[in-house]
Parts: sequence; structure tokens; C-alpha cells
Amino acid sequence: MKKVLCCFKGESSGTNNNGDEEDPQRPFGDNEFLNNAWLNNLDIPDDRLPPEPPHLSPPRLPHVILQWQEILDGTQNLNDTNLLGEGNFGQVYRCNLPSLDKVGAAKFQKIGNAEAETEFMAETTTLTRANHPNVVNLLGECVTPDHRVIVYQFMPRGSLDHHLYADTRPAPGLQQHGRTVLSWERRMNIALGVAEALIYLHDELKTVHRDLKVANVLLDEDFVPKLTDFGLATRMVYDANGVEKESEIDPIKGTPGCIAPETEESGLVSSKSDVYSYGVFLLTLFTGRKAFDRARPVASRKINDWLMSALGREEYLPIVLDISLGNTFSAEGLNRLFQAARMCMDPNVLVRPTMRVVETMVREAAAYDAVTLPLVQRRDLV
Ligand SMILES: Nc1ncnc2c1ncn2[C@@H]1O[C@H](COP(=O)(O)OP(=O)(O)OP(=O)(O)O)[C@@H](O)[C@H]1O
Repeated sequence: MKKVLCCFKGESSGTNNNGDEEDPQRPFGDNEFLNNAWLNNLDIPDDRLPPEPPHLSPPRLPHVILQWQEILDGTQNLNDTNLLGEGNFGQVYRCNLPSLDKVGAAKFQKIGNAEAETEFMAETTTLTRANHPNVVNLLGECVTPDHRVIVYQFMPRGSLDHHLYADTRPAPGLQQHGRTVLSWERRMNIALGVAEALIYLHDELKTVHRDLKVANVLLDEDFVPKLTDFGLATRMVYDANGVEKESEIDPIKGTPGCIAPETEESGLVSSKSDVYSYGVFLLTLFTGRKAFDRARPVASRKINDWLMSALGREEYLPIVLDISLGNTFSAEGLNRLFQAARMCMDPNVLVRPTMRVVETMVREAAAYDAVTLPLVQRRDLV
């Protein structure tokens, strides 16, 4: 007997047998038995489960082994003017690569640190298999006894958090563009692009990202989002019948406010953990608030709790919306979007929709025409 965790990855096509859009209440299309079991969290006899879906494994993409001297030359000996930012495990520099006729972003990983080595492996293993317009490209890597460097394609507008939060300033190497106002339309395109990246990751690479947040989404020249930072990425796990099951990770890692409750509390991970983080991502993207903020009252430090307290108020939109969104947006579109975010953040893993279903909901929200509203006074919650 098995519990149906979520949808069968190979069958999640976004449309049912009639070609209609997938219904969150009927993720198994015409199969009433499985729909009912999924919704009611019932045990399923093994012989009623579908066979394991084919595990696609896209070919490795060509990326190159770079020499340490190329990295030094490309970053002008790690010159500060090329600094793009700093993560937990090291700095990131803009790096010219004339041999590839490309500009890269070289991420230096700590040496001799077991955690950093594991993340380096997860990152390179996942990115060498990935090929999607909303996933950052791996250009090359440089491994010497003293250095571990991953080189990605350079994203001229840096990470999304720089554009959302006033206190995260771009480093010298990214100051060419600076901070930009993200319009309603741009945010919708970013939300959709990131949803596409997660669908690709789950359905084709059979991988859970595990650390989706605005800091891990980069923007290219045209504000096309690229998912990055695959250091925590984990392969999805299936039972003998091809049903995805939760895997246990140890140690528990993730970002406060973005990490799914079952991961934070019990170390359980599945594609639904990314769905939870995507709900948080939508809220942060459209409210311009942090996923977790110690400056907020204790009961609303997590963005989910903060939004819940705002939703109860009359005319909540002026309270919650990011002031830099301006006055052009669709109130109905936003209501739909927040509804989708709430479904993503359902504490019950079984009730959370798949990314394909979520993407359909976001697309519907995006279809509402934005209108320019009279100026309203944006307020902060106290
Ligand atoms: N491909 C890239 N193009 C341009 N800038 C980049 C690129 N990759 C990273 N950066 C910049 O470097 C900064 C640090 O990136 P990094 O992925 O190391 O750290 P992080 O996600 O902030 O932290 P961590 O993953 O360690 O928690 C980012 O905030 C971004 O501004």
C-alpha cells in the first residue's frame, strides 16, 4: 500500500486527456480513483499505481575546463572592480574569457571545506545536465589543488534581490545597470520564467532545487530570469511504482522563510518543497518584502504570516504591494496570484499543486490587464 504523494512526474503534462488545462483538484485527469486518493490522502494498493515514468536524462552540454591563468587574466587578477558579489562560500567576479568569446561570472569556492565541496559537486552535476532558457548556463570550471571555480554566463542585471530591496546594493562589477524599477509586466514575466525553470527541473531533470529565493534568480539584459545556485540540488526519489516519494536530508539546509515546513522540521524533501518556496517567491516578488525579516513583529516575521495578517484588512492591496510597482497593476490578477501562492504554501504536502498547475494559475493571473489606478497612500503594517 502506498500513499500518493503528488502527481506522477512523467504524466504531468499540464493538460488532461481531452487537452484541457490540468485541474488542481484532478491532477490525474480522468483517473477518478487516483484523483480521489490524492485529495483524500488515501492508501493505494500497489497494483493500482501506474508504472514508473521514463527518466529522461538530457545529454551533457559542452562546457570547458579552464586554466587557472585564464581565470586570473579574465578577472584582472581578481580586481575589485570586477567583483559581482559574495556568497556563503566565496566571492564572484566578472571574468572575460576571450577563448570562448564570452563574459563569465567566476564563483570561487572554499577549498578544504567539506560542505563547500559537496555543494560544488551538486552544482556542477546539475548544471552540466541542464539546458533551459530560464536556467543559468555553465560555461566552464577550473579545479586545481588550491582552487575550485565555477564559471557561469554573466548576467548583467545581477540577482533579483538587488532590484527588490533597497538595502542590497549591487557590487562594483554590476553597477553599470544599477537598480531598476520592476513593472507589473516584468514581475509577471519573471514569475512565469521561474515557474518554467522549476517545471523543467522537476519533470525533466528529476531534481529538486531546494533553495529557491529571489537572491538565486539572476536577470539578463532583457530581465529574463535565470535560476541559479544549485548547491543544494537533490535528485528526486521514486518508489518501485514510479511515484515520487519524499527523501530525507541531513543536515537540514535552506533559507529561513523560504524553506518548506516539512524540510525545516523533519528534513523531508520532494518537488513539493520547491513548490512551497515558489509560493514564498511570488509573495516576495510582488510585495518587495523579505521572506523572513527580524524587523517585523514576531508573529509576522515570515512573509506568509505577515501577508495573512494583511489579507484580513480592508483594501489590503495598497498595504502589501511593493511601492516600486507603481500604480499600474491588476487587482484581480494580484488576488489570483496570492491565491496561487497560498496553495503553494499549504502546510500539507499532499494538497500542494505541482509546478505545472501553479504555472497555469500564474499565467491566468498574468492575463488580467493591468490598469493604472489613482495614487494611493501605501502604508506599512504596524
Ligand atoms: N552569473 C552571474 N552573473 C552576474 N552576477 C552574478 C552571477 N552569479 C552570481 N552573481 C552575483 O554574485 C552574488 C553572489 O552570488 P552567490 O551565488 O555566490 O551567492 P548567494 O546566492 O548570495 O549566496 P549563497 O548561495 O552562498 O547563499 C549574487 O548576489 C549576484 O549578484
